[in-house]
Amino acid sequence: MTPADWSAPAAPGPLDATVVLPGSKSLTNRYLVLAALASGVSRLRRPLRSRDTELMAAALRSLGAGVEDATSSGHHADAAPDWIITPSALRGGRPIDCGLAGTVMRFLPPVAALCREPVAFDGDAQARVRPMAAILDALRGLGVEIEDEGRGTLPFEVRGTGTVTGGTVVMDASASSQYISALLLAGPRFEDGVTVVHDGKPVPSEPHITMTVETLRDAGADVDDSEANTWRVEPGELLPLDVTVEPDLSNAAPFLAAALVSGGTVRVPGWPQHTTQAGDRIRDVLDTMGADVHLSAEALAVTGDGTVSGLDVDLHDAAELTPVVAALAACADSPSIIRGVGHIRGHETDRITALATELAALGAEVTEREDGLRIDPRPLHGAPFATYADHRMVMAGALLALRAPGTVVADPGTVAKTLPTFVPLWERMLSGTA
Ligand SMILES: O=C(O)C1=C[C@@H](OP(=O)(O)O)[C@@H](O)[C@H](O)C1
Ligand SMILES: C=C(OP(=O)(O)O)C(=O)O
Repeated sequence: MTPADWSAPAAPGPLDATVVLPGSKSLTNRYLVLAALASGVSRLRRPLRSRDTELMAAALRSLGAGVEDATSSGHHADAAPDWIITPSALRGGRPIDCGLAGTVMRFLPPVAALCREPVAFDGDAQARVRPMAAILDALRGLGVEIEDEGRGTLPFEVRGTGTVTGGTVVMDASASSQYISALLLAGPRFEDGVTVVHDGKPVPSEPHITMTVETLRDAGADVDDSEANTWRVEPGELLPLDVTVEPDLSNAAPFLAAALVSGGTVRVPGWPQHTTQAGDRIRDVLDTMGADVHLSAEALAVTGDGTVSGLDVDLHDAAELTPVVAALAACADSPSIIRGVGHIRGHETDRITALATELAALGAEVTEREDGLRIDPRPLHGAPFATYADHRMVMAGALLALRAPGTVVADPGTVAKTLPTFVPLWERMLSGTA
């Protein structure tokens, strides 16, 4: 155990906790991009402050936008400051650090293409193996010069000329919905707008594309998504935004799941009644796994009795929930199959192999499938739990530790990618002080 490791707590008995979650990563980073491309000053209320969103803000600043802190609109003591975004002429010439953020490495190359100076992109070691070729080729198809020395991954340089003609591009987005979102977000600023046609196996994480379309419409863009696998964004002005960011529902998942494993009730206030967040799917998953799930105007409340039922589930549309659902499945009293998530081998790490390895280390019987996992629960025991620089592996490890006392989660700080306060929120929930 190194000082950075975390002896995650075992279940203390039935929970009774209310956990206030910070804003959605996916919404925050979309709003930031749209605000930087808009025609006036925007305000983001209760944005997520985490590594991925701070990297997005820093990147937009280096492209010329102002992104500044303002008084918080949140009621909670540790609510994040608001962000004020002041667009200005896009300029390049300064490098962009993507960290391990898919949203930064995919959403910003089309924006960099609008700059007159070249923009160099790089990121963490694990970011350099995340798939990028389809988005780079799509931009090339729209006339943008990109130098990647044939890698099809980070690092690369976008050599913009100040304008992008745009038009129609056919791409295979089966490796990530973010390729499509990326082209659509910058599309209003292309001279002819953009039409994106997907040709390939089904696009994963589709709610994220719907989220892109809805946030574009919030900013006044004209988007046609009426035909399957085709999206059209007309050229035009993007209006400034004044928006409150919903809590991050995927980050809420491990806390709600804890109610099922430990028994008791966990509430997440401010759960939206209607949302485009893929994480909303956790309600249905928890219900199938035996929870009592109740959505009111105030909060989502999940109640469990300490038993978990296995399930057979296709998470193609909500792939980022896989680590938490797999951890829950290892705590169940019957087998589970998770299907439709082959592309998460290209997420922060190869999540299918990482989960198979680490769940097995705690005692579960796990079979890796090409598109997911089969999990046969066995009595769990504590062991070191490696996290592979993956925030959601930290969350999965914490959940498993409830049933496997003595589990030591490596590198819990990596959770700062989307939820820097995860460990104190988790410990407060378990100690009965949340
Ligand atoms: O656009 C977004 O904000 C995201 C899209 C999804 O990516 P994939 O389509 O690569 O799964 C999701 O898993 C990721 O966490 C966030
Ligand atoms: C896949 C994820 O992130 P990214 O935005 O880096 O793709 C995730 O958060 O689970």
